[in-house]
Amino acid sequence: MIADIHAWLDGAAADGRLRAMDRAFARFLFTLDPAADTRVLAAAALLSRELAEGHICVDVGALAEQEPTLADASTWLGASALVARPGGDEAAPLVLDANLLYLRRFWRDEARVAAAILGRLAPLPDPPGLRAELDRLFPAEGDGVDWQKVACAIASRSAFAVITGGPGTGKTTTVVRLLGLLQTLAWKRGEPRLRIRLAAPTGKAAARLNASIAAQVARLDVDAAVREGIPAEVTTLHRLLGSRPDTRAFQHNADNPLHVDVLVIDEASMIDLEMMAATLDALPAGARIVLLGDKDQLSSVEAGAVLGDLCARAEPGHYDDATVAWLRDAAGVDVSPWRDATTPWALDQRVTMLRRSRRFGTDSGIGALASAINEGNGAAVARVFEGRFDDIARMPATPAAVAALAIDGRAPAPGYRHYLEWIQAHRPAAGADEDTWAAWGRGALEAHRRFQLLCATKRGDHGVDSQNERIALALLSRGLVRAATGWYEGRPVMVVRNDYALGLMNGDIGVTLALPDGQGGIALRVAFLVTDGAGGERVRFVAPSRLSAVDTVFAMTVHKSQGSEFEHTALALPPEPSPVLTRELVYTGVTRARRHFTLVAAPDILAYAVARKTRRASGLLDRLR
Ligand SMILES: Nc1ncnc2c1ncn2[C@@H]1O[C@H](COP(=O)(O)OP(=O)(O)OP(=O)(O)O)[C@@H](O)[C@H]1O
Repeated sequence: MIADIHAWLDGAAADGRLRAMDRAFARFLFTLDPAADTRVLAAAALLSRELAEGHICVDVGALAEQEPTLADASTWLGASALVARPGGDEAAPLVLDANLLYLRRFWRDEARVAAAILGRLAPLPDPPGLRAELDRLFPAEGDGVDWQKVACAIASRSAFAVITGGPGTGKTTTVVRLLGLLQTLAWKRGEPRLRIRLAAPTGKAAARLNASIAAQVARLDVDAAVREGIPAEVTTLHRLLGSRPDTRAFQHNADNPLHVDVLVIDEASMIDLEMMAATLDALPAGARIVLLGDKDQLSSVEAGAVLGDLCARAEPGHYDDATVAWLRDAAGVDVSPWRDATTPWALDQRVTMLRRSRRFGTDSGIGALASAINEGNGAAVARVFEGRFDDIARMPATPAAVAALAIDGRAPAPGYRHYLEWIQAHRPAAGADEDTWAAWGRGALEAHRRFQLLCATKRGDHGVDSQNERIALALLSRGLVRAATGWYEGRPVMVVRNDYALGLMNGDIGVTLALPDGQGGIALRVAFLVTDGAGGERVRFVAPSRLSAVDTVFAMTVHKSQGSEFEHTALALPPEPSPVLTRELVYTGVTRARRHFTLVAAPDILAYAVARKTRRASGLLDRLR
């Protein structure tokens, strides 16, 4: 027993085991039930703390590791009026499901997600003509399994599918062909055109998919009528569901479902549990959903690791005999090496992992590095840097070295000097027309995208804020910018809050440019690329005074970089071990690089991070078993 819960909470808050919020939550439960077992209140506070780390629940068996008096938790939690079993008192704020303790909201979200997925796993009848269409869309190329074809076949077969793969493994290519396939089969059956929607969790990710989808659809080998049925426009999930100010609820929900037959969501690793529950709720009963993403990337900022959970068994495949036989017939592909004769799950039959990167071949250090990181092998990671690759490099993490890299890059990989000099060199003449200024803005945005410095954290001496300050001052001292604070030409910014009035989304990046103000003078404007509604993008100039929530992004956190790629990416890690340094963080940082990657970190810190694979507690996988 804990004799005085208030003293215990104060002590745990004082020594950093709890946040003020966790203590407040336990106190709130105490007001609901002043006679509550003090251990239940302590467990609730610890649960609240775990949720802040992204976990969905806590394993009650582990509570005693944090506080010895919390042993045998199932017994006293089960006896508390504050805790219900599934199906029990719906007013109880906590739920104990098997050995997992949840906040009711998370328990409900997890149960909704699991039920919606389970309800969509049954195989659909084979459409006539499937094999011929698959063979046409995926012409044979070399030996080995064509995983893109497998993914497409599997996704055509059920109302729920997951396609995971690292950078450049063809997730976009596959899904465009899948949509072509589904639309073609519907058309051949004389059915109405499928209503397809494409979405991504952030504006940045949506914009990137937008650009790549449009190009892929144009190249797709299908009938023109079919091609017209594949949308090029990608929206954010918030927009799709209809977010409303001041409420977590969306316009579209189970009572007002989306008008959609097929929903494709890219960058699904960024979707938290609550968003996934809302999305699945809003999906009409007969509609299909396809999730695309890289299972090894960082999980969502909010609680949950839905894609990671769904793909926990993707690597070995776990295909059952029926799937192996069906894929042989329906797609002409043999996946028997990935067969599981003993414990295949229904979910496994709907998950495909794309295994061949078309972007990073065997001569790519970025590809080799990403693989070694995923294997969690610190020695192999170190060897990759010592090897023969010239697309990757490592350098010591001194502040001066970071600033020098950020400005000058390392030949031939560019730094910010390239972008700032591009702006000066290509500035249109004073009387140039609007299109010319817009083209300059677009060029500046493209030049800016050639390099990005990533950091593990926002705060601290090695975090984004400090690096931004240092880089701006270093640029000023070299005469590449005219100021290092406030607004100045060359300042790159990231929108940190959706602004529907301006059409700018959290994560959008703009660059500050000096434009004619129309009265003979000069005014600073921030150039953004915004979607033009027809699958393309156009430049929009926004006055700095209208941008209420932006950060400078000479440096950005790895979290914020998800969904973006840069020609040269540098990742700067702090010199001391820290809980944020994880395998997923390093992998996500490395895979933001398209052509060059530079690591700014001590070897032991890299090994430390790579050894730390995160696992967010959740009961989702058990529910899908
Ligand atoms: N089956 C294929 N045949 C030929 N080229 C392909 C094939 N699949 C993918 N590619 C090419 O490989 C590159 C990467 O493909 P794609 O963009 O589809 O991958 P992705 O997994 O979506 O990448 P990202 O990591 O950017 O999300 C593209 O240039 C694409 O055209």
